[in-house]
Amino acid sequence: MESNVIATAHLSKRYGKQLLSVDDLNLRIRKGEIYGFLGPNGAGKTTTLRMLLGLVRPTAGTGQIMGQPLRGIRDLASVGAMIESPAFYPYLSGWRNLRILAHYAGVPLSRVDTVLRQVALTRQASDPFKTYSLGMKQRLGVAAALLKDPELLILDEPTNGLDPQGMAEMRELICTLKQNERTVLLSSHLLNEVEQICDRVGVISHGKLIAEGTVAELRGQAQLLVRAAPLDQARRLAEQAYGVENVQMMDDALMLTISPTQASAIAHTLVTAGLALSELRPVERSLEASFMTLTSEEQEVGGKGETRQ
Ligand SMILES: Nc1ncnc2c1ncn2[C@@H]1O[C@H](COP(=O)(O)OP(=O)(O)OP(=O)(O)O)[C@@H](O)[C@H]1O
Repeated sequence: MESNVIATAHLSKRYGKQLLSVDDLNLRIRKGEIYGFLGPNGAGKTTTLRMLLGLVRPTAGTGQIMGQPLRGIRDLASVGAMIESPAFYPYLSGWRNLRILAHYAGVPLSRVDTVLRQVALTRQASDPFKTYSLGMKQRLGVAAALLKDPELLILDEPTNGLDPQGMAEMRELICTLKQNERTVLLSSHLLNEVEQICDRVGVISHGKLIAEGTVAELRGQAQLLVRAAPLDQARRLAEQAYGVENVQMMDDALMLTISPTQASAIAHTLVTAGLALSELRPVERSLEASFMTLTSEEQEVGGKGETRQ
């Protein structure tokens, strides 16, 4: 519990008479990790981040951020955040904009040059903000969030609207920010993004946390593809060895939900039985496939009027 920089218990938010936008959320973000908060549009990510920062009042539930209760946040000096698109003075330079923010935050003005360097904007520091590309604007937003040299950085969809190169630059930047035990909480609706940079991922759908774990855990067990002839006989043998529920027919191959370490055992079984084995390889599910399964299961359950814990 002590190593959690964020922990929530039954955190919920209802706007007016709408359905719950955030529903019974139990989040644990550990010190020093990059945590990806992943969900489709409207899932409740921004609302959650706003509650964590004390910008929105929870309807129910409790939590703490950097040791402070969400309902009584007094000082978040060790937290930097970029929620939605950051606002800057368009006619002032990036440097001047950050100087103003540093002044109001009571941060030494020398931090401005440091954070501009961190986000690779030193060269464009004196250009007016309005001339910046979207990627540069987002990076300036991250620079602003870094001014206090925070232990915890919260970034809401930092790659939103960026082109592929801008996205790659932002991902690279986020990876460099995880230094000195800094924790990064990042929301995203892009699977390949969290897959590439996050240590752990929480998947939110319709306000509920429907899965949480490392990318590998969320992908689920790897599978083994087996191509052998005659296929029917291979299927029977595989079912006998691993159970019907772990054997699936895929066109002209079998997909076995077993550990790839069992490859030699199944090869031995098939070859000993006189079958012609032409292919045997592990298949990793992409996080995207797992995510689609998770969010569609959630929708189905929601449609039946049941509740999930
Ligand atoms: N201020 C508000 N008043 C009323 N409803 C709101 C408000 N803010 C968010 N909502 C609703 O709460 C739900 C969750 O929205 P939220 O912005 O938290 O989701 P999100 O996962 O961040 O989505 P996106 O990626 O589109 O920003 C949505 O149905 C949204 O319409």
